[in-house]
Amino acid sequence: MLTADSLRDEQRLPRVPDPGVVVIFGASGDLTSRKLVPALYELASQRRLPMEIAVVGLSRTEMSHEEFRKKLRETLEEHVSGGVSDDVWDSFAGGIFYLPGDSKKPETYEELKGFLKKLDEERGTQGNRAFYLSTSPSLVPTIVERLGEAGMNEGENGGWSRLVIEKPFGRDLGSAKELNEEIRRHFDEGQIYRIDHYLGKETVQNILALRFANGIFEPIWNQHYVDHVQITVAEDIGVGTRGAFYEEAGALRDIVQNHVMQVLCLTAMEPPVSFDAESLREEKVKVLKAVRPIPDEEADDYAVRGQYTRGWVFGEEVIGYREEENVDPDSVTETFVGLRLFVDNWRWAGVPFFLRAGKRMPKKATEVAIQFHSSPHTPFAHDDTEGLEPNVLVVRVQPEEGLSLKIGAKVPGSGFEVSSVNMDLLYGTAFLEEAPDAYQRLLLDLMLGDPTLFIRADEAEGAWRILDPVMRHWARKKEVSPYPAGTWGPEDADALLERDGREWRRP
Ligand SMILES: NC(=O)C1=CN([C@@H]2O[C@H](COP(=O)(O)OP(=O)(O)OC[C@H]3O[C@@H](n4cnc5c(N)ncnc54)[C@H](OP(=O)(O)O)[C@@H]3O)[C@@H](O)[C@H]2O)C=CC1
Ligand SMILES: O=C1O[C@H](COP(=O)(O)O)[C@@H](O)[C@H](O)[C@H]1O
Repeated sequence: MLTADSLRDEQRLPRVPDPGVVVIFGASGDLTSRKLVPALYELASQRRLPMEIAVVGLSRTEMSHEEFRKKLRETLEEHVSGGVSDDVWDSFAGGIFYLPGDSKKPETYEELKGFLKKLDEERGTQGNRAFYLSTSPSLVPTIVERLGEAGMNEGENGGWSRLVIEKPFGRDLGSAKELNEEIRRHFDEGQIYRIDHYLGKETVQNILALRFANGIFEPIWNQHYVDHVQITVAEDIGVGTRGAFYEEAGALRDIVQNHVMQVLCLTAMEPPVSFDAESLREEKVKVLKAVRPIPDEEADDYAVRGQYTRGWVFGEEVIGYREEENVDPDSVTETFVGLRLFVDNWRWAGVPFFLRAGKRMPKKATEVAIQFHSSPHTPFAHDDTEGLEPNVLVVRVQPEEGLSLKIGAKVPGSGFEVSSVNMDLLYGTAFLEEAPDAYQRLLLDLMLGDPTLFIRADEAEGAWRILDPVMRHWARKKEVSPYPAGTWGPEDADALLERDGREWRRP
């Protein structure tokens, strides 16, 4: 008989998914070798995958199964944390296959279908298929349509069929809606997994744990106690070899529409009734709906667009964005975005949310900082409180993952000088287990059929709805504010906060 305790024990057991095949469209590409295959390898090495699992890569480049395995093996070492074990690799690689083919052509799907049936017989993959679309966004509608036409929108012999769509999901609200409609012609919403790897990060999930596993934060998580919120996604790297992609995307589409908006949702949402996919996603959508619309003509009061110029990062001189490979020398594409948003609901009325994301900043730092109101009265002498700042709770998403609370404390000595100090918690030392990479978590959830940490159609559309007026305004204005690489963004970004009497934190 199952008792409450045995049920709990059962839930604590590692979750192992059904047998099945992961088909990767875009198998010769960067994401496959840098993220997807290393994550699957790590899962295999932790025995999180069943024996009857197969990975089928598909792209146009001619390669045999063996050449594909060799290519993946050559770069694997760089992308897994604890080194590669030959035994684990040999066993994992035995389930990796490659099919050369053009994903625009119907015959590719006939061949794929036949190959997957053969795998069901030979490797026991039981008709379950996950199609991971790691290709350029422009190919997504065609691949989805071809999968539907070939009947692969259903698993074989009662198995399941799931579809993973990478970001960016559309280019604006209109195209995201169209894309959702096109996909839904062939797949039900329950089969669609729109991926945002930030949701797979342990520390992003920890925003939820912090808020809803502790009784002390929720009562002060509102306009009565919070002065403002700052969300920062800063990277020290430039666009590197991704100039062509970045020229099309820019920081708003590449990072803000997805990662930054998701972090905003988790920070601002109401407590969900449970952690099932629909309850969680429902609350996130409510936040997006509550964000005050930005009028096109007032967009400069809410949004700043910056682009890095030549400068210095970690003591090294680096080129400006316009000098990068495959970038127009007159480009006005943004590599920095600053936003000032308001979540117009009972909890957050009047609290500004300042969001920024940028490349070539002085360091890599992703964090959420909740700044509280100053204490209403300090009964100390004015001179004794010069080092006192408001309380700030910082969730450090990366690096040095953890929490930090800035509090006022007495400076040791015979007087009563008070100053601000930080109380720090480092997850790395608090828990001995290493956090899994985001893609590991998300690929496992995909195979388990758990969409909680994936984006629902209305979330993707809700995020675009907020940003569309800004994009329209920028498209008309055709200007971008420069900032030297290695600084925290253009001067207008400071002005965005100064007009509200606030200033950016230095992470
Ligand atoms: N790279 C990254 O860090 C991240 C990427 N993403 C997203 O992931 C997706 C993939 O990115 P990434 O790997 O960098 O892209 P790449 O340009 O490196 O890879 C694209 C892949 O698509 C294949 N391809 C192109 N046209 C066809 C076709 N007609 N038929 C079959 N295959 C085709 C290419 O192979 P071939 O030429 O051999 O056909 C290649 O394997 C994109 O949507 C991107 O936005 C998201 C987050 C991070
Ligand atoms: O999706 C993307 O994210 C990375 C940053 O991811 P992180 O996990 O290193 O924070 C960014 O560099 C890239 O431009 C973007 O496409």
